[in-house]
Amino acid sequence: MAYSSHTVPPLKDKSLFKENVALVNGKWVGAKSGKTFDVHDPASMKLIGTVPEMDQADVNEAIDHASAAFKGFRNTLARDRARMLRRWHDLMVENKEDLATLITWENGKPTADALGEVNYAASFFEWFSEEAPRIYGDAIPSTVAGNRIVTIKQPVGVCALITPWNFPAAMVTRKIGPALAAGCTVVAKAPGETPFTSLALGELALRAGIPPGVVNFVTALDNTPSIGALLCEHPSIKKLSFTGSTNVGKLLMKQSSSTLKKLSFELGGNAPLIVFDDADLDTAVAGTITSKFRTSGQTCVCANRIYVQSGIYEQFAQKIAEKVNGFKIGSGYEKGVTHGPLIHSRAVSKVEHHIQDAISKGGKVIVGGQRCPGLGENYHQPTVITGVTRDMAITGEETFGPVAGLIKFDTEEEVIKAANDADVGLAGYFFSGDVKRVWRVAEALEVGMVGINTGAISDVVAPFGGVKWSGFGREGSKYGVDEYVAIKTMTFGGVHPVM
Ligand SMILES: NC(=O)c1ccc[n+]([C@@H]2O[C@H](COP(=O)([O-])OP(=O)(O)OC[C@H]3O[C@@H](n4cnc5c(N)ncnc54)[C@H](O)[C@@H]3O)[C@@H](O)[C@H]2O)c1
Ligand SMILES: O=CCCC(=O)O
Repeated sequence: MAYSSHTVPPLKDKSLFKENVALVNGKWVGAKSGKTFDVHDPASMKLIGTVPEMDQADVNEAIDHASAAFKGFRNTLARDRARMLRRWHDLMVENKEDLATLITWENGKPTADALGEVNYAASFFEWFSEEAPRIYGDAIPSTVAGNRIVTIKQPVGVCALITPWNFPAAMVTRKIGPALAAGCTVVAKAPGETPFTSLALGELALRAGIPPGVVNFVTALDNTPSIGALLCEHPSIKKLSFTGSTNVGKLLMKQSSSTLKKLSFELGGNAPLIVFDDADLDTAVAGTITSKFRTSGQTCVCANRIYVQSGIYEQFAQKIAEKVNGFKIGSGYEKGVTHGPLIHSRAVSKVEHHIQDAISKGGKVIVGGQRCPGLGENYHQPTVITGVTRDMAITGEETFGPVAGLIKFDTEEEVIKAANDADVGLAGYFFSGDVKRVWRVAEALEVGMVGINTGAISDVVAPFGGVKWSGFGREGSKYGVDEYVAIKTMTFGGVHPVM
């Protein structure tokens, strides 16, 4: 494996870097307390900058402004909201290099991945700008003589959005796009680890002409739990959309019960990936690498339990090891680097724990297995382990890091049972050349999304979401707007036909 050093390229447009401010009612403001928190570059651990440590008083004000803005915004023409989203999309594309620089700086992912994320993130504004004018109701034949029934879809109101650091741009645009398309206003809590990308998006929102109060970005690190509680319990917040861990999702659901608000949860995964003997081996290897090692294993849809049928197990392990050996680890800004640092030292510790636990139970590391002290404390080698079994932590928990544990299996029945033996069900993948098996397995897996002969399933047009403890609701796609509207039924009585 090769290693590299770290230099942050300058932004072309320096005004996209917003320090010590958050966006409330179209204005850049600090925390009333004057408190701030520091954000560090996970690659170098150097300070990137400081951001307001907002508290409940600050967020209450943002909610009030979003509520006031909703009164007007809900009545805007869908076509006008579409144009705003389109302009915001175009500005993201025009500024994609700077946005990618910010993403790499605060998240650590390589520039090519960061650029891919900007395009993916912008695609949600493009898609929902196209959906906005097509939020139709129904005309429903009544069972009662003289009655006529129609439905309309109305915006739910002010929405709270809480998103994680692993996709600093795409997780929040996937929520703001449909919210604005529907006519809602939002208070978005930026992730504490990666707030600068959100703030840059806020700057572009102003340039796109999004009216004051419609999109508010608030920031906090230590105050996150109390702000989360406020967003859940505030009666003016009519909807909470959260992406993050299952544990925090459960807490937010409990806290939201007092206001019975509409909820969408995109929570943790522990994706099974199955390689059958009848698969095309090179396709399966490429798909496994894509799914397992994207963003150094830090995506909710990353393969976590890799089941390989016994007839091809050794060959598959060898091919995966060869690919992983070809990775280049280092600063996301360096040309040729394929994998950057993890987000923080806690993430590295979890990876280490999973590797040590696997070794102690008989697993064999065939590539990697170590930290990279020469690079910095947040780096860990991409790792492949064979001889992985069901009793290991790497099988039972989401690693959220660059470790591929290979589990041997014999029969389809056995592997389906093992794959479904999880509380969560976000993504699943399998590789097979048998068309009957493809249908059987796709239908049997208890997940919200299945990749068949591919490790890449994310696409703005495809519904994204899980089942079981991976949450509920769907983002992106033609269903994404449903999460931000309420259906109103209007029944007209005494309408008699002309005789
Ligand atoms: N399903 C998806 O689409 C999806 C996408 C990305 C990440 N995830 C999941 O997120 C997890 C990794 O991210 P993480 O460890 O940062 O998750 P996390 O749940 O700790 O944090 C996610 C976000 O929630 C905020 N948060 C934390 N505690 C909170 C509280 N008490 N009240 C309000 N907000 C709070 C954090 O500031 C962060 O912005 C993984 O389990 C992963 O699978 C899921
Ligand atoms: O990490 C979760 C989201 C990843 C994606 O949208 O592909």
